[in-house]
Amino acid sequence: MIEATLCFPRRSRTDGSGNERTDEVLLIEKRRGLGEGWYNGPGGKLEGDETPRECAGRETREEVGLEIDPEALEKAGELTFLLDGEAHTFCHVFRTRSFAGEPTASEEARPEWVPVEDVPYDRMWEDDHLWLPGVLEGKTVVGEFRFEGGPPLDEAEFVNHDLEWDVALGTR
Ligand SMILES: CNc1ncnc2c1ncn2[C@@H]1O[C@H](COP(=O)(O)OP(=O)(O)OP(=O)(O)O)[C@@H](O)[C@H]1O
Repeated sequence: MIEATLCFPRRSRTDGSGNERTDEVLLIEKRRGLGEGWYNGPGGKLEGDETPRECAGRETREEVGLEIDPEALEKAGELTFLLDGEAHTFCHVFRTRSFAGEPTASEEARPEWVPVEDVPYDRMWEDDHLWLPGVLEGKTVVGEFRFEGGPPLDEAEFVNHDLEWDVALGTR
């Protein structure tokens, strides 16, 4: 089974007049590999003996150039993706308001700050609209999502899911 991460950097922006506050999340448009052409958070597979939060920090730096202290990441979810009845990917989800730098595009990803109200769920993995809104509201989630008819996972059909909210997650 693949162990992977997703990282959702957040910021609040005030417009020129100082009246309108917009809450935003940094998404990427994935330019290659699994989920190519879709929006997601920065993230990817664990390497060597790194911890999930180290992986989330490294992937965010590699994909969009933001510097993130792994300890500043808040664990928000644990998602299991099953393909044809077998565990395919276990994904650790993190969020943070603490980072340095400005997002820049890489070969793998084009970053975009998106108002939390306008997340393009119709251009994301089909399961995302089920768990990402809650994660962006500050909840924690554990979920299982079943896909059939792959591989690859991104060509399989999303069949069903189980979700549990407000779960106490480990410190990994
Ligand atoms: C099924 N529903 C899903 N919903 C939301 N996100 C999903 C996902 N399934 C996989 N993901 C994420 O997609 C990234 C792919 O990992 P990623 O290492 O970029 O894969 P890719 O094939 O491009 O490999 P390399 O770039 O060669 O490492 C990784 O963050 C992983 O958590």
